[in-house]
Parts: sequence; C-alpha cells; structure tokens
Amino acid sequence: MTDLTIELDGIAKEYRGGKRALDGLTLSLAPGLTGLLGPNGAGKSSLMRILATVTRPTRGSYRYRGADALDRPDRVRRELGYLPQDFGVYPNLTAREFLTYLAAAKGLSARSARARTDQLIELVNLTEAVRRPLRGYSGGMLRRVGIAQALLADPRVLVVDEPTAGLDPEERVRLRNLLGELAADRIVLLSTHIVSDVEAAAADLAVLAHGRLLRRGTPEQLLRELDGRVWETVVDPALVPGLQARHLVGRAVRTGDGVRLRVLAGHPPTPDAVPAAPDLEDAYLAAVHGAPARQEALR
Ligand SMILES: Nc1ncnc2c1ncn2[C@@H]1O[C@H](COP(=O)(O)OP(=O)(O)OP(=O)(O)O)[C@@H](O)[C@H]1O
Repeated sequence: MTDLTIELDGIAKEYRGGKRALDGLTLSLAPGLTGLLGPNGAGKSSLMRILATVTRPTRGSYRYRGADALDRPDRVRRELGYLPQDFGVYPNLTAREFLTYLAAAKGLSARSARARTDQLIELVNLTEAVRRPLRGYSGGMLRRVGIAQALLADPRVLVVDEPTAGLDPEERVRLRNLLGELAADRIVLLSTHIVSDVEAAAADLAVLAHGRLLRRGTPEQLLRELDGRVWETVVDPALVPGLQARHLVGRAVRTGDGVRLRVLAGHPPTPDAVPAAPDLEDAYLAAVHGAPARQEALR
C-alpha cells in the first residue's frame, strides 16, 4: 500500500472579496499527531477545509498518498475524518441515534452502523451517557461525539479544528490523550491557538500566521532556536510599555515588588535580567511576532 503521507505545496486560498487566508503554504504530514498552532485568523480552518476537500485552494498542489487529491477528492474523503470548528448535532437525538444516523448517511449497512457506533462510543468514553439526548451533554462530551463521527469510516487521517475550544481543563486533557492514542497509526492534525493543547501530546508542531507556515519541527527544535534569548526581569509597572516597545514581551505576572516579565531579546533587556529556559509559549510568541531565530535554525 502507498505510504500514508500528505503533501501540500504552494497552497494559496483567496476568498471572494480578495481576502487571502493562505499564502503559499508548503507542508507535509506523516502518521502521528501534528499540532497546528496559530492565532485567530491565521488560516488554520481554511487549511483544514482544504485538507478535508470541503473547499479547493486557489493555487497549489495537494497530494494524498502520492496521488493528486484535488483531481480525486473522493479518494481522500473515503479515508479522512473531519471535525469542523462549528460542528452541530441534533439535540433531541441520543449519541447512539445520532452516530447511527450519520453512519447510515455515510453508506454503512444498518448492522455495521450499529456495531461501529457501539465501538466508537466506547472509544470516546461516552458509554454512560449514551441513552441521554445530546442537548444535555457538556462541551467536552459533544466534542467527543464529534471525534466519534469523524472516526465512523475508520479513517487513516483525522483533521480536528480547535476541538478544545470551550472545554474545561479536565476535558481538554482527556481529549488530548484520546487524539494522541488515535495518532499511533493515523495522521492526526489538531489546530489550536492554545500552546498547552499541543505541548504534551504533539511531537510535531507547525506554527501558522497570516496564511504562512512560520515554524515547523519538534518542540525541542523550536525551543532550541530560542536558547539564550529568553530573560526574566522584575520591573516597575511604569517601565513595562518601554520594554514592550523595544522587545517582545511574553507573560507578565504581578509580584510584591513590581511585574515579573518574560522578555525575548538577544541581550539582557535590563541590568538585572536573568536568563530563563525557553518554553513553548515563548517559541510560539517568537514565531508569530517574528523574533529573529538564530540564523542556523532557520536553514
Ligand atoms: N468563507 C470565507 N470568506 C471570506 N473570508 C474568509 C472565509 N473564511 C475565512 N475567511 C478569512 O480568512 C482568514 C483566515 O480564516 P481561517 O478561519 O482560516 O483562520 P483560523 O486560523 O482558523 O482562525 P479562527 O481560529 O479565528 O477560525 C480570516 O481573515 C477570515 O476572516
């Protein structure tokens, strides 16, 4: 069988009215969990809709398992599960009714629809809630229903758009773990604008902003780019705007004697600044706001 790969090359997406959501994006994906990180409006949903063949790019090529996916979207659809950001359910149906209905709509026979639905309900841990109408489900439970529907046809690729939005911390962790497990033998692409969503689970990160891929690599690679460039300093609140004008300033925490800031800079931003170990929040900030990475890291 052909290797499970996705290759996007020079993908651009312009919407009517001239809005350019993607601007020459090149990205390849292999089995495992890839975290697609980017601020609101970065183009994440546009990219995911293109992958799911819901929309076509204005330019560029999309290959799935080596074959042209834009020519034959049906081949991709058969093997790709997609959870859109605005996934809606029928509130009066139970999870089992809803999933069985969708399975039938996908062409599964009644018997395999029932069997697959039961299997997925167990996989996403909704067994106890399965007899209750969806209107009573929490945000996290509804996302798990969404993941289950994306898995109905046992896809090789799973594309999930901001699945952790609106979830409480416990639900986030559970969903991340589930996606991590599913990525053992699938391509899983998870978009988010929250670094901690992908910090623990994704060994592969892609940072997108303004329709462009700004960084790609393992968390360790992204962190290494910032070695020696992250500082912590405690300053009087009145000095914060001045520092922000000169440097990229990350997290700020009020302390008894001022504000503790993380600052990204090539030299100590204040006389008493101390070096700090870079974390992924810093790396994300640096990527999105264009702090210069060390030259060798960019090659
Ligand atoms: N159907 C559309 N028509 C016109 N503009 C669009 C359309 N869909 C998205 N856009 C615009 O394209 C840009 C990228 O949007 P997209 O939804 O892909 O980004 P995103 O990273 O998913 O952001 P968010 O997290 O806010 O959804 C935004 O400026 C958005 O307003």
